[in-house]
Amino acid sequence: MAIHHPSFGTLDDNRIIFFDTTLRDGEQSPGFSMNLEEKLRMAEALAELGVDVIEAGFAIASPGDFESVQSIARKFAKDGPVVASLGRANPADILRSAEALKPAARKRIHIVLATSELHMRVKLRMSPEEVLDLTTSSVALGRQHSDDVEWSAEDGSRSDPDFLCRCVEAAIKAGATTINIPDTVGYSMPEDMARIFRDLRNRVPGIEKVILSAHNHNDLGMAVANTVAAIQAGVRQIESTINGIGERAGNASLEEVAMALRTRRDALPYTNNIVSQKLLKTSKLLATITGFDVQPNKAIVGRNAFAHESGIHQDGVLKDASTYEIMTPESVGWTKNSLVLGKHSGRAAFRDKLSALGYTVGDNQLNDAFRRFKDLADRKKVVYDEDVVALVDDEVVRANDRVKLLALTVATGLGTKPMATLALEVDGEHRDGMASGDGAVDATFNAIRQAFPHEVALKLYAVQSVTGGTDAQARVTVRLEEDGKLVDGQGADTDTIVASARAYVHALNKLLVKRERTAPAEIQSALSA
Ligand SMILES: CC(=O)SCCNC(=O)CCNC(=O)[C@H](O)C(C)(C)COP(=O)(O)OP(=O)(O)OC[C@H]1O[C@@H](n2cnc3c(N)ncnc32)[C@H](O)[C@@H]1OP(=O)(O)O
Ligand SMILES: CC(C)C(=O)C(=O)O
Ligand SMILES: [Mg+2]
Repeated sequence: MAIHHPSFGTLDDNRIIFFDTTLRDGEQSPGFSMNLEEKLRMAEALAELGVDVIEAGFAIASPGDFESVQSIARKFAKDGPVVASLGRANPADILRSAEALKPAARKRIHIVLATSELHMRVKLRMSPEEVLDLTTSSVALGRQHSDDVEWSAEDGSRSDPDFLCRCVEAAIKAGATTINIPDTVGYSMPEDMARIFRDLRNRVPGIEKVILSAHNHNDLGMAVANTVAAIQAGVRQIESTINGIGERAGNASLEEVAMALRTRRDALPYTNNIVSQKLLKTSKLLATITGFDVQPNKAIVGRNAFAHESGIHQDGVLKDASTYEIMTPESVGWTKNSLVLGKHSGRAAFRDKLSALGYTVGDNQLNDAFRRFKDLADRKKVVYDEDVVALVDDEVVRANDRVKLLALTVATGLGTKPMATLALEVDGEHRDGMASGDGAVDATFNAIRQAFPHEVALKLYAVQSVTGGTDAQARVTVRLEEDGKLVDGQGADTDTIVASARAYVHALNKLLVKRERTAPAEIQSALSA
């Protein structure tokens, strides 16, 4: 049955509204605060992604929060998603939300009030009757400032079902247009979700006039499962965040819910406005803004979400990707699946990588290179494209190393500025470099740049001990970036600074090889002349 909503007009019964709370609940995660400019960039990305509602903040929380909500409301003054601001069930919070939201074309006042016995008694210090009255008066006040009002029963999933029904009924009578039942502490299981929403739908008069909403936290890792269960039980708005950020263990991850709906249309025959191809981009934007990457194995947007390392899987994917991929990487914004070469890789993947890198090798050559690759993979966690290039071109690359480290001396100590002096051979020519730095490694890298000027970004510097004990070799990895191309260099030595210099020079040589390889033909011939 279709439903009429003040912000969306007539909605089909199978339409799912995506309410994004990355900028409000997401920002409540420690360390995830965003400034105004960052919030505006995120809001723009969320609109492009196709979310229906952006919860822009908690207007009364601070002048900065007010300004963010107001600026996002201004951004969507003509069209765009509904802009929401959260507040407690008191006049000051509601009026502050209303004020901040004024410029938005479509605005939602979101009011939260706890309904569980524990929260009412301990936190609010209110009786159930007081909470019921406050529900009515706060929603009625909200409706004076917007015809789109969402009422949330904080800790709703742990509330007494009869009392929850009474509160929801009061909120609907007072004019709420969306009723949200949060699993505030991530305690529920999917069956609980289904029971809560079925119960409300069966028992509360007027429930058919409002949109039911689920807001699930991930304390037991069930936020997405609970959200899907809620949808199956009649919920038509889901509240989620990009990368699943949010209070404590976070909220249901938007990308996971969206792809569950898309991939399992057979079981979940619902529609929504999410442009799934923009999921990765939005996720990466958030990671860049907050400085927190998702873990590699994160569904949908993790680095490994479409990566296959083991030979049998790689062989299967090469024959037909659907053997090991339930959705295409392109459908969420990855450009291609990436076969990550490692010690479990087989010949099929290795040959495929070689051909992707532009090498055609005969069987004998393949076997030789494959043997060397396995040796390398035993020593390295991941074998990057550059490693494969170096491996196959081994002799050529070594003979053609354009930069060689000849000598290095570093003076450092307590109260002295570290100073590195080194000698390089660059294309057969002797060059000296001398520089200071914030530490011995920094001074060494500065000296390399002085002897051989170049502009690259240092993306990673990592030191590992090859074995235990004080005589252990240090194995240093240096990752450099130039024009979006990454290379890793490795160096090992019992002296960490020497290992660092070797790793940097190694990476530099790979970069030079890469530059030549990607240069147009006429430049390549000039370079090799
Ligand atoms: C589940 C959720 O995510 S809810 C949203 C959580 N987000 C935030 O709290 C972020 C923004 N919060 C803030 O900036 C501040 O907490 C403010 C500005 C809202 C309030 O600050 P303060 O006035 O200093 O109050 P404080 O945070 O110490 O305590 C909260 C007060 O609100 C009351 N309260 C809590 N929830 C509600 C509610 N839903 N409706 C009405 N009052 C509430 C508490 O009982 C407490 O009142 P008391 O001081 O009389 O005991
Ligand atoms: C404000 C509400 C919706 C909330 O974030 C929660 O209960 O988790
Ligand atoms: Mg929450």
